[in-house]
Amino acid sequence: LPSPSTTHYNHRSTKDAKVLILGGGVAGVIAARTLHRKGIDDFLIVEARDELGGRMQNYTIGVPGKQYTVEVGPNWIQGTQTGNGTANPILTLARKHHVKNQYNDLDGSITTYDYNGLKDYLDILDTSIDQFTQIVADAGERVKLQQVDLGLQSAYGITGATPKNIYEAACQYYEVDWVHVFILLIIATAHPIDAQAPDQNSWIASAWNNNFTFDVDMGGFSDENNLCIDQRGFKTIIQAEAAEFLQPEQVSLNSVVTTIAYSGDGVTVTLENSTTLTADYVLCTFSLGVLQYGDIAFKPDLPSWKTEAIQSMVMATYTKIFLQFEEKFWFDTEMAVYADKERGRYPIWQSLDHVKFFPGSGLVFVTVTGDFSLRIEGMEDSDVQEEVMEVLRAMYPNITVPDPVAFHFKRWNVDPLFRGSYSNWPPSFLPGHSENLRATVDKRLWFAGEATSLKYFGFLHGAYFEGLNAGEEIAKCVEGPACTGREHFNSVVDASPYPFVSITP
Ligand SMILES: Cc1cc2nc3c(=O)[nH]c(=O)nc-3n(C[C@H](O)[C@H](O)[C@H](O)COP(=O)(O)OP(=O)(O)OC[C@H]3O[C@@H](n4cnc5c(N)ncnc54)[C@H](O)[C@@H]3O)c2cc1C
Repeated sequence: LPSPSTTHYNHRSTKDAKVLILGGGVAGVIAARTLHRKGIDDFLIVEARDELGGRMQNYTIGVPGKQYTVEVGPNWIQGTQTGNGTANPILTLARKHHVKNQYNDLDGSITTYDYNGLKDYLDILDTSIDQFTQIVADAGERVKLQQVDLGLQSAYGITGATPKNIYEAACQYYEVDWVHVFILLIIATAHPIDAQAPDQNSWIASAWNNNFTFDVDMGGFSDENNLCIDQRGFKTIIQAEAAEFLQPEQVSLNSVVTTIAYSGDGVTVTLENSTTLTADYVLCTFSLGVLQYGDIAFKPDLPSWKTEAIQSMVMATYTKIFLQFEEKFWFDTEMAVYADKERGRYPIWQSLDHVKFFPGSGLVFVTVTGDFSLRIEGMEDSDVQEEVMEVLRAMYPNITVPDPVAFHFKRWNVDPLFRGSYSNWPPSFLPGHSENLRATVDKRLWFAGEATSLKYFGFLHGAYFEGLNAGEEIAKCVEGPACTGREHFNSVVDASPYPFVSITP
């Protein structure tokens, strides 16, 4: 990989580069590769971290002699390939760079627990899966009839599927908050990204986001999810790809962007160390959370249609908490669901000490999402560990559960380079907002990343396709007259006034 540099720029024109690509995650690297393939090499990737990959981050956990690389960010290739059909491009990269991944059985290998120990409610889980399938189908009907979008919570209510007890609630969580979050069950579980409570998820967008990835009949890849277990880290797919085309002078690592100034003539980007970089075009691939938080100053301020689009989508948080024990004492299935009296309290468990993953590792992890993630991000590690252990001991009342020998979780929401894990489409976010999120400003300022993807928001492959498309469109601009930029709506309109209210302009 190119070595970190803040000084090597390409001085082939009066500007520092033709294109500045801000952010070296999947979208940024794939945009750069696209420009390169179009014969445009006068670009510079500007990245705050000391490596490429963005949210693809791993951590080495474990006692000496028993250490493992685990993924604190994305872990699954979601939707793989069916026969010779279209492959998920993330799977294609993994194959190309020999990045090890393994089918993860998310619906057929589950043990269920409550706060008194083992408790079989797999039948409820099956029903919950069927309910979700129905909810996805109903979403399609609503679209045909041009009915308004609603929250998933309403969808459950309308279809008579509102959870009535902690088991139904835990199963709904598995379906909606977690499974959809990145690990969908093989059936049409919806949204991969639902770390928020179901009322914050768009019914319709959840359905199409699911189908375009998992339903082959709808153009999806497959209904399977593969877990990356490569000890070089999942990020290898993007770093190895970058190493094939990226020259040292085309990347500037350890470079934190603070200001993006744009006009009809070009762009100027200022870094934390006051370095300024000029270019004809800039592609911003920072996460939705970074844009929402206001970490970057835009000069002039972004137009109101862009700000509304940015602020109308949700940046969700998803947290994986890893534990290592001297030896495995837990379930032999791949997954476990824990039903607590409190919804979302350490509910989804995955065993890595499994013959398919890292046998003998003593590793297990538990996932929390949404508000629960934010809550634990504000706590000391030791306090979180204590709570997790309380749950594990409730799951195993008849054995003496020892303390873990290693413990780790990453705080995504407080990280100023991410400010959350991935975007989530709420019912009030409309397709017009999505268009506006990816629209150009003054034909100079471009946006890409998982959040700008209409079909695959939240996913690695969403970031991939958005980087690809932005690279192609920007290439047209660099090459000349075919440059159109991306259109926007001045306002996104979907409201009808109540008939009995007179609105005086
Ligand atoms: C915990 C977690 C689990 C996930 N699980 C999955 C999964 O299993 N499967 C899946 O498909 N997807 C998953 N995702 C989503 C996936 O990680 C994202 O969709 C994808 O990585 C986004 O890529 P991107 O290029 O759009 O953005 P990013 O990866 O965020 O890239 C943006 C880059 O901009 C840089 N940056 C930010 N601010 C600045 C600044 N001021 N100056 C300079 N650089 C800056 C960042 O460092 C980053 O490198 C998960 C995400 C998380 C966090």
